Parts: sequence; C-alpha cells; structure tokens
Amino acid sequence: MSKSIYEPLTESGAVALAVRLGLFPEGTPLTCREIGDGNLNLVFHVVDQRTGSGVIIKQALPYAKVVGESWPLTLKRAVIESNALRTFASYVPQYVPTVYYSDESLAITVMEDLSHLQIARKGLIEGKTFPLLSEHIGEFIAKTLFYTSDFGMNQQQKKQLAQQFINPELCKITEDLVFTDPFFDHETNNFEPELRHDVEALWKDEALHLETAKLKRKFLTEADALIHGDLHTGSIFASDTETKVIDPEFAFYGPFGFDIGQFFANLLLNALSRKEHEQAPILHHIEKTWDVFSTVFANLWNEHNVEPYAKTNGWLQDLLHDIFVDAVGFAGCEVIRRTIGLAHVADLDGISDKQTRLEAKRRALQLGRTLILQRDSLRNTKDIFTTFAQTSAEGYLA
Ligand SMILES: Nc1ncnc2c1ncn2[C@@H]1O[C@H](COP(=O)(O)OP(=O)(O)O)[C@@H](O)[C@H]1O
Ligand SMILES: CSC[C@H]1O[C@H](OP(=O)(O)O)[C@H](O)[C@@H]1O
Repeated sequence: MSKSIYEPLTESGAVALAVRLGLFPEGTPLTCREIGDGNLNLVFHVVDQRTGSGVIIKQALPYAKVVGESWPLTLKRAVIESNALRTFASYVPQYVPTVYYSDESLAITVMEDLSHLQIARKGLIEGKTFPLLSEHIGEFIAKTLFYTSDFGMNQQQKKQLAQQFINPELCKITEDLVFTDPFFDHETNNFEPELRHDVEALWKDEALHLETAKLKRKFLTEADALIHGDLHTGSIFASDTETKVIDPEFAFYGPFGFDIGQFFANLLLNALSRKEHEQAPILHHIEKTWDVFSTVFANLWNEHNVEPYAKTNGWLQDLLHDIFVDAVGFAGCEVIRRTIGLAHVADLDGISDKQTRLEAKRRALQLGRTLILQRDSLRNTKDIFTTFAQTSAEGYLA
C-alpha cells in the first residue's frame, strides 16, 4: 500500500481500496457515494448494503475544491488531519472519529463513519439545539489545548510535536481569508451589492485595521498549543447525546483562543439567523462553552501542570482573561469573513427573504467590528450577549 502513487479516487476506486484494506469481510456487497460538501476535499462513504455499516475515506485533492485547479494546495494536509485526529484521540477519544488507516502518498484518511450524527451547522439551521454540544466542545478544547501546551506536556516534546504540525499552506489560507482579505478590496471577497456601502466603510476603518492586525500577529506567532484551526459548526457532528469533531486539516501550533473564537463566531452567526425568541439556546451554548472550558482547563492546570510557575498567584486568572479576550477578537474576524469573504455560511446565506438576509449580514458586520474593537473591555460571555443585542439592522454604519 505504501508504494501507491497519488491519483484522485473514484467511487469504485474507494470500494476497491476498502476491500484491499480488509475493512469489510470478503464478498460483502458494498456501495459508495462521494458525499463531500466541504470546500477542499473528497469524502467517500462506503457502505455494507446488508448491515448498513460503513467507513469514510477522505482524500485531499492537490487543489482547493471550492476554487478549482487554479488554487493548488498541498496534499500534506491529509497527514496533518490524520495525525491531529490521532493526537486528539489520545486525550479525548470520545470526541473524534477513530482513524482506521492513513496513506500519505494517496493523501487519504480512513475513519469511523459518523452518519448516525448530523453536522451541527445543518441541525442548528433546522432549529435543533443539541443540548450537550457546548459541554462537549468546551471539554474538547480545554483538554486538547492543555495537554498539548507547555503546561500539560514535557516542554521539549512539545517543541517536537509542534514541528510535526508545521502547516504553512493551510495557515496562509486562514491568514488571508480570515485576517486580511475581507478587510481590504480583495478579489476573493464575495458579497451582495447592497452591502457595498457597509463593506467599503469597513475597508476604510483604520481603527479596525489596527486591532485586526494585532489579532493576525497573534495567529502568526503564538504557538501555545495544538489547535484544530477550523472549528466551525460544519466541522462538528452532533446528536442529543454525542459530539464528534472532524476535519482538523488546519491544525497547527497556534494561539489558545483561536478554536474558542471560531466556535463562538459560528454560534453567533447562527443566532443572527434566528428570530429573537429562538436565540436563547445558542447564546446559552456560548456561555456553557466558556464555563466548561475555563473550569476543565483550570482543573488540569491545578492538578497536572508541569511548569514550576503554575502555582504563582494570579497567573491562571491572567491567562484565562487573555484567552477570553483573544477568543472574542478572533470571533469578530470570523464573523466578518463568513459574511463578506470567500467561504460563507449557510446560516446567513440560507435566509431566503432578501431584506431579512441583508439585515442579518449588516448586523454581522457590526457585531464583528465591535467584538474586535471592544474585546479588551468585554469581561465575560454576558458582555458578548449585550454586544450582540445592541447590533442593529442598520449594521456597520449605524
Ligand atoms: N467521519 C465521517 N462520517 C460521516 N460523514 C463524514 C465524515 N467526515 C466527513 N463527512 C461528510 O463529508 C462532509 C465534508 O467533510 P469535511 O471533513 O468537512 O471536508 P472538507 O475538508 O472538504 O471540508 C461533511 O460535511 C460530512 O457530511
Ligand atoms: C479555500 S478554503 C476556504 C475555507 O474552507 C475551509 O473550510 P472547510 O474545509 O471546513 O470547508 C476553511 O474554513 C477555509 O477558510
């Protein structure tokens, strides 16, 4: 298997691979569908017709699927993804799919089929609430961050691990699409003409540029822990009882606050798409994520810290404060990029009434701006909700 030379799989090729790998007993009647709906990769669902049990074969393409062959992209992202899933599984196996097999030259990851769950974004758009989502994600983030940081593992081994997750091409996508392009008149941007006035105001906003630049610098330079790097609600499978995080191909050693910020942002985008009286469960998820994250992280800090300064009075509180402020700022960037940048979210784009959709997008731009500019003065999740409630339909220019 290791001598394989890369070529994109077809559905029949995926079946043949599953058989070659012995994933199903000889003679099993198998069907396969390519079900990838993300921006980058192929995803094959191979199913035993008799039992309904399946496996997922995910394969990276040598380019970004959403744009096409004109945007070449490293196949190494498949190795990053399978290694990240395996690393996360060593701390929180309950929150990631099991990886059965990976092949660097074919750029594939073969993993547990999670089809009994639903992509959280889709469920949230349908009005589901997934009661345990925030508890699980708070714990996922706290444990993966703590145990891969200088506080939770041997500090020399951490540097070795960070080397394995050097991920320059995928980081550049985030540096460009999240932190840069939406704030300038760039060809990757994508927004309705009615928003141009608001978007142009954003492009000219010097104060916003300064604060976004500071957040970008953090993303470029702070190697706190192994982060997922793209923890939006489309990267999470959920049900009423289970939660699984997928798609960590953007993983690298980055700032503590980034995954929390991405998750907050995508919850806020969903809340913006809802009527006011339906927003409470989503805002509750933000509160709960932070509560669980900070509690679990603090417990790990107090009980398993390898750093001699850990017991220094005030350091943990100081760090949690910084993580919160950064998360709020990163959330602001993500809210803006998902509204006017290259890759949108169905939560907003799927609002069928044009006026309602434009109002939600204007509120998103205003919310993103406020989160970035006022992040230092927001002390807790209640302050995020106040900011959210103060956004107006007039949006950025209000
Ligand atoms: N382990 C899995 N089990 C079932 N379906 C999956 C699994 N992984 C991915 N998928 C399906 O494939 C889609 C795209 O997967 P994703 O990893 O997000 O791809 P991309 O990297 O292209 O964004 C998901 O939205 C989901 O529908
Ligand atoms: C050209 S990549 C755009 C966008 O797509 C990624 O998301 P996903 O792989 O989950 O579809 C990531 O968010 C990138 O910023």
